[in-house]
Amino acid sequence: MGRHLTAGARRAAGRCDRAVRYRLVSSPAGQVNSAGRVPFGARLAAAMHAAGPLCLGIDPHPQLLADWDLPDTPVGLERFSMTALEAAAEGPDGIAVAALKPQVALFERHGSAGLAVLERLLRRARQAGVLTIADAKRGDIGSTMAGYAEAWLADDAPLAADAVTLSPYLGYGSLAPAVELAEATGRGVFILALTSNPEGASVQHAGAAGDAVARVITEAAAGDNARALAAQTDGGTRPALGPVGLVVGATVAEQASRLGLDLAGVRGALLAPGFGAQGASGASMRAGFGAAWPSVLATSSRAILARGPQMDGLREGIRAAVAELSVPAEDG
Ligand SMILES: O=C(O)c1cc(=O)[nH]c(=O)n1[C@@H]1O[C@H](COP(=O)(O)O)[C@@H](O)[C@H]1O
Repeated sequence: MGRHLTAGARRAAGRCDRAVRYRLVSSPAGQVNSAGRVPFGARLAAAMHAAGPLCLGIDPHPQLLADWDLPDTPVGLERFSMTALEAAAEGPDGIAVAALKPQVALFERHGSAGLAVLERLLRRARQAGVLTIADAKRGDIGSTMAGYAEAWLADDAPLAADAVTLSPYLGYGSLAPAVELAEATGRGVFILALTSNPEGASVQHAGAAGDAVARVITEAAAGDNARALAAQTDGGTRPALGPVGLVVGATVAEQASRLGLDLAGVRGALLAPGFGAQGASGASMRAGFGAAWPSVLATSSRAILARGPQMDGLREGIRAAVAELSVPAEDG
């Protein structure tokens, strides 16, 4: 951990003018957390600055494997995953996405051999300088939550990623072991707040008037980020994003203000699934997220992966998605 962007990403950062577009002008250089680590928020902000606010989801669905003419086996899974990584990490302009998000269940369904592929994918992404978000959606009582935290966020864990997705159904406070380990190791978490699926509303909108579950989660994340950011030294640049991000579906972002969610006030990244295959567009996301748009990391899986297996098709899918998300700030 604590690594800096690769030469490719630095070149991309020098070339593009996205600093103006996203107002997330932030270099990891000089920023450290209370444990002396470069914090995840600073690393993600730098990656979004360099490549644009796109996360490529690696979702090896059986149908996609078949469409790529690959077997639904660990061998097919490995080929699929490494091809997606190559498209994201080694574009003509260097690293082409801000992060990769492998969907853990689609590796787990292949058992231990699938998890071994995931380990290799996470390790190779780290070597290539690409941030990873393990989409595991974990959540448990505190004592065993520590086990999940160590599985995904400890330095020496075989499945260590830069961040992991978490489910707060057992209560926001039950996730504390993961929040604390993420902060200590310069990693991050993304906690489900408003999910992109229609069924999410029955839980996330529930609560006393003006006190929806999603609002409770959002305010708790804002509190953790305020504390973490206050403990960071910023090396002369303003710390941008704390270690606690939220998952806010691209398809439901406009519901946030109706529920009283202050997404911009979270001071954490907003992972927004639903861009592409679930129907959200760059324009609908900009409108839905409003003032919180500079913190949004849009994630897309099937819409881009369907362009494979040819490298040109995948890279063109990534390029088009980044272009759709990249408009001047005055239009955003
Ligand atoms: O946490 C997630 O990543 C997630 C949360 C959510 O609210 N909605 C959602 O679709 N996701 C994930 O985001 C990805 C969306 O994939 P596509 O619809 O193919 O782009 C899948 O891996 C989902 O599991």
